[in-house]
Amino acid sequence: MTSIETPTENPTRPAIARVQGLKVHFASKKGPVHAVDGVDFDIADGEMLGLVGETGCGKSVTGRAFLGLIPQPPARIAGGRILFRPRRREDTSEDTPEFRPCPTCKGADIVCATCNGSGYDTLDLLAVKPRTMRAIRGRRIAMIFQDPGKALNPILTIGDQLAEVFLQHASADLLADIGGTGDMGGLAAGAVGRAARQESGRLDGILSRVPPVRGHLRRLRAALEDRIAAALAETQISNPRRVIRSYPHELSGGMRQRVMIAQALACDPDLIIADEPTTALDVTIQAKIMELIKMLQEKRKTSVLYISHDLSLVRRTCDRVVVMYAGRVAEVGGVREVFAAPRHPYTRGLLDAIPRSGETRGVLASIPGTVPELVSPPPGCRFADRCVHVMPECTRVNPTLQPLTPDQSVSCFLAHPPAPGAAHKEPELQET
Ligand SMILES: Nc1ncnc2c1ncn2[C@@H]1O[C@H](COP(=O)(O)OP(=O)(O)OP(=O)(O)O)[C@@H](O)[C@H]1O
Repeated sequence: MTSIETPTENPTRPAIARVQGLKVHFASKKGPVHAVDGVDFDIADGEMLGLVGETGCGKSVTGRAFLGLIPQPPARIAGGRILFRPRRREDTSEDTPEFRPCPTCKGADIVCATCNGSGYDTLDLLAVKPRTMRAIRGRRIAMIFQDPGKALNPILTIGDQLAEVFLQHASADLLADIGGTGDMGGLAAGAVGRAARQESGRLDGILSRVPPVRGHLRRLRAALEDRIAAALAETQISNPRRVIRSYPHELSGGMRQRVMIAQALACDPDLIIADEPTTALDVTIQAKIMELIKMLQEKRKTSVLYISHDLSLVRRTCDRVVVMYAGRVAEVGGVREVFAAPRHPYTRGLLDAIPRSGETRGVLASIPGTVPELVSPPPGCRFADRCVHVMPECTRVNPTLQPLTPDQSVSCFLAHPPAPGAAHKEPELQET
């Protein structure tokens, strides 16, 4: 992935994921809704990338596309790729054979320029088989949802829910914890992972399907509880052993979100998609949860795609930011650069809308006008009818994302005047 130069990449770090020309359309009575319409950006290895924009501009749909969580129908992936390269791991027993080795170094070279030493070939998350996606979800890419109340299963204890993740994706580590080798090691680990994926239920049910581990149930249960308690303790939950036996409704919103974070981090994923992870929480808790995510992200060097309305939190926590408008990328760049000198009028409008002195919150306020109808989006720049700098060509020609500096790219003719005589260059939209 490093060999492809794009205007959206982090100039200082290799990409772990690359969204290329992503288009997601939703069927509606009026016609296809072009919710995401040619989105490009990179997520660098170990960075926290903010994804911001007004409501309905396609942030969540973009984030969910990474994990195949878009309902098809009504949605249709109308184009594009999401390239992802898993990181190198010592223990690959739970990976699928479809994680192919790097074509250049065959997985052997930790300084290989093709794979950046990851040892793996690149996968297109939009094209992988369901089995591969199951191996990726939770283990390689995890998601933290907006509302932990909805994302956690109300009839399972917190311990059972976290157990499922460890059993599905880290059974080899668990068996190693109790000294498992031979059949108790690799073979059983695979069987436990498979049983956990099929049963998606309680520990006893899962383990009773795996003969080699039946006799070790008590030790395995203890090892599992130790791992779960450690994962909860890492999110600064007090009294993790008590929380293990609790049901979601017995916990506060902030504690439930900490549980979700523990669940997301359980298998040390390469990438976390955090979709408005603090929106459902009290303002006082929001900053603490973001500080926790940031602290854990830095400690583990995990990449995070942080989807948010809250520009203040993005400024405080992210390395770079992608600004989306009406299904497209308006601007991408280092947080410092974009916040100090926004180059797209939409980004400027968002930043101007942040409350100033004396107010600490930065939730998006209003820009005059509304986001255009995405059933039949206007040709040219989608922000044109709200833009105070609009020029005739803006309503005819779609400005593509172009680099301004190594740290900042923008899709606006103010920054990149169109070539003289540029024709109507709306990129082809495939009908749904
Ligand atoms: N299940 C669905 N069925 C039909 N249309 C949908 C569906 N989910 C999303 N959309 C469409 O996709 C557009 C983008 O939605 P998305 O949730 O990605 O926006 P967003 O930027 O994340 O907004 P918010 O910040 O409010 O979460 C919406 O305006 C909506 O038209």
